[in-house]
Amino acid sequence: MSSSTNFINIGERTNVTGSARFKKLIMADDYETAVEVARQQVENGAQIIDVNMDEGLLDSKAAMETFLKLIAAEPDIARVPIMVDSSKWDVIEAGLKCVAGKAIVNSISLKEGEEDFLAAARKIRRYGAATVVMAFDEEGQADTKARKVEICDRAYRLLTENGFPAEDIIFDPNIFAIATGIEEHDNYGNDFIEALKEIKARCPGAKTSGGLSNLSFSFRGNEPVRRAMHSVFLYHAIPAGLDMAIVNAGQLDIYDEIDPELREAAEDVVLNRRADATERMLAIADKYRDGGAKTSATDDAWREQPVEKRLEHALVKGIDAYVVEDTEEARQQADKPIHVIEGPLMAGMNVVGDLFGAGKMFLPQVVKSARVMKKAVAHLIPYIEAEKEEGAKAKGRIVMATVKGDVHDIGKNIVGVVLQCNNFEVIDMGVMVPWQDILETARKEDADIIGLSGLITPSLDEMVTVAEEMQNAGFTLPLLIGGATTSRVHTALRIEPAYDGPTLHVLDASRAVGVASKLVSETAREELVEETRSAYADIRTSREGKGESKLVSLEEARENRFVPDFGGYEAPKPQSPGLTRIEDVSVDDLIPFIDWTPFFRSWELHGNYPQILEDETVGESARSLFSDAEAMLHRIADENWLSPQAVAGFWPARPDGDDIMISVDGGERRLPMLRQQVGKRAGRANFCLTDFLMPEGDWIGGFCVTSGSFEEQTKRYKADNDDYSDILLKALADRLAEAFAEYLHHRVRTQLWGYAPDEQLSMDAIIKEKYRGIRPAPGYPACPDHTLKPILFDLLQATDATGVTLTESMAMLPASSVSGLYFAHPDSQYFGVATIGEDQLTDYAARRDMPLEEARRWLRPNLA
Ligand SMILES: C[S@@+](CC[C@H](N)C(=O)[O-])C[C@H]1O[C@@H](n2cnc3c(N)ncnc32)[C@H](O)[C@@H]1O
Repeated sequence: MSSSTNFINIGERTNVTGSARFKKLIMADDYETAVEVARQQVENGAQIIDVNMDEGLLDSKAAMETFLKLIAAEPDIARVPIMVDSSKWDVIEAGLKCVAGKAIVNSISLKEGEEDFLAAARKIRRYGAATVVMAFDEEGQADTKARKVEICDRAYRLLTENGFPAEDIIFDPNIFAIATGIEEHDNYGNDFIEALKEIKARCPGAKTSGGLSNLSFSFRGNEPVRRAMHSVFLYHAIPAGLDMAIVNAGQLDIYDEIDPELREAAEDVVLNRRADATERMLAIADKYRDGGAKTSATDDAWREQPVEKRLEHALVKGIDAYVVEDTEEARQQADKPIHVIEGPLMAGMNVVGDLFGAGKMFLPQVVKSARVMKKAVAHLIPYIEAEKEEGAKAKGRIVMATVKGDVHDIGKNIVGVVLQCNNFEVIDMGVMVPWQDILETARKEDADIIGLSGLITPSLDEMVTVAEEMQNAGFTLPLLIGGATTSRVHTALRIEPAYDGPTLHVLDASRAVGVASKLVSETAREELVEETRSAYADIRTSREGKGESKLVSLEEARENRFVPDFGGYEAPKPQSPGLTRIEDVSVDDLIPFIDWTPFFRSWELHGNYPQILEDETVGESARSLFSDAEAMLHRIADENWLSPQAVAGFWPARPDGDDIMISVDGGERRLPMLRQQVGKRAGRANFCLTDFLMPEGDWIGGFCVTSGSFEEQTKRYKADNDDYSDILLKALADRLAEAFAEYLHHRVRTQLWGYAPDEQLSMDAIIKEKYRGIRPAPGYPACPDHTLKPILFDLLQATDATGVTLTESMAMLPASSVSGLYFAHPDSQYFGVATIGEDQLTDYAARRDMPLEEARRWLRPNLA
């Protein structure tokens, strides 16, 4: 569209109200990835990007500033104009201050009358910005052609008479949803298109725009229909005078290439050409869902193609049913077995790599493709060995390991598979690998790259140790860092300074290939290494002197403790004090308590469940993954693959300073807690978990749950070259452990402790933790010290009850286990201790009876 006309695409993905993924990134402070969203939009053809941070739980002003400053520093993003989108003037103004080139404000309107409208316009003028003007006045939003024209005309006169340049005005005459089943909506498309013509005639110089996705809102989840409606709409609106629209550029079809039946139906609804247009569209819509008719007609047709094409198809679609027979056929046709790998298999994987790189294929599909590749290669290996041929030459050899003390490997395994798909040889050393073994293997195998992974905070320190030891041993090869708690900042501040070789943080599996490929490329390596070095040096410089200054003393923090509402509060006595072992829970009991959103996240599919299943971009991939997950869950349940175990305990407890004193077996155990020390604004307390306990005497609970271990299945999948099922099973075991924690907490509230016997919450509300009370987990932000786990385990006799043990870094084994404390007071809440001062560190070490340096080591992530 944009090449043949002057039509401008406005990217819509950097909008927290419109993109669940972007919102999640911003809420999680992951600005690094958020910037990548902006970059992708520009790469996909957006010529303006709309940025919106209007979210109740967000400091929108700060978020706008942070994000715009970051993209201003990225030349390939900053070359396109920014549309600063907010309903709040202070957010818009904060945004305008951060944009260097010409900005566009989205939006102003006559909603609050002429005075407010002109005041806003004057301010915008001062920044030299253009503005979107919504067709909205004191009476409401314009829906008919007449109202749209009338409001835009009035706004135009007001603005131009007050010196606002006509070319800086962009009218948005409101694109509303059509084909909703409500008759009044049927003509909205026409009203918009007709209004455009009139507005352009009456308001010379002004531009027009609209938000396109609204139009097809009633067909959410049916991507082909939505795309057709959008394309048809633009096909008619652009000649009528539409200059730009907020669209997903990747989400438009070429008008002439739309299936004629669908195009006609879309045209009927957009232009309101017949009374039954909506019904007719509904009647055919399902046929187009998921590529509909097209795919089913060709379901088996691919089996008729030549063997190379069949192998490619199987790889791209991740179908492993025929791969051994097809590989065998290709082998018989080839001069040498190795040629099958170097020829059709590599070609197929290249297609997969390209689609993945272009964002048209997602991780679960790639991992399935890899399974097909592995099975094909496994079939060929005996023949290759028999002919004593050299194996195919890999791009590079990577030694990967989850560091000592850590047991988490879903992320590492995914990265390994993706790298293998891209022709890297991966030597996966598994979990809990000591640095000595990593270095020895790297040397023995003549590795090109070492990749370290870890999930819990103590692993950060272990990674520093590996880096130091690589330095001592004279290594120079690149070191890649990844895993949930790792970050670019930590890598820059702690790991890179310990090692002279290239040290790079890799955010996720989709980045791993690009980074690894550059590192083994003679031409691209230097640039990446230098760029990273200088970026990390900048991070260090910008961090200098930050931290301690914003802290208050421990004493002041304690004076500003949180005081729950204890007026009339009576600490509820548990129905079952002491320990309760839970052995009667089956996988079927846990399934309703599963929170699926993190499951999709572990596969790098971002978005909330269940909406993600209908997501325009990743929906198809998410649905397929979900159906595989459900099938496996049923096998887990029916064939008893896992045996969930849990224990809960409740004890009398009282605060003693910041320590929790727990009465058990006639004595008291001390459980010291950390307190927030960051300076707070008036009215906000410096929280410590101990604050939630009533000084006159209270109760506390503890728990440990595990979904059990599944060595057998893992071995079987490995033997079968099935990483996909292996990763799926691990991800499900994690889900079941979290679901068990949720299930048990529910049973605690209603029965075992019983402080909320009549709780009536929907499953959704339970999963969102909308109930009374919390279950903070050691190692998490409110109690970041992992070394509280042995005390908790001791109180619960957790290892006896559940079989869960702790590693030297305090990771729980099996990995799919959860433990924590229970607090019952209605005011108890999650918070983050964040940075603590040296005074608290010293005080805490003494309370824990732990050498200062040991406490420092464990609490390093919380030290300035
Ligand atoms: C990590 S999520 C797990 C539940 C989620 N529904 C899932 O299935 O993944 C939430 C849990 O993490 C722990 N948690 C979250 N924030 C915390 C904080 N600030 N301090 C301590 N624990 C926290 C609590 O145990 C909480 O129930």
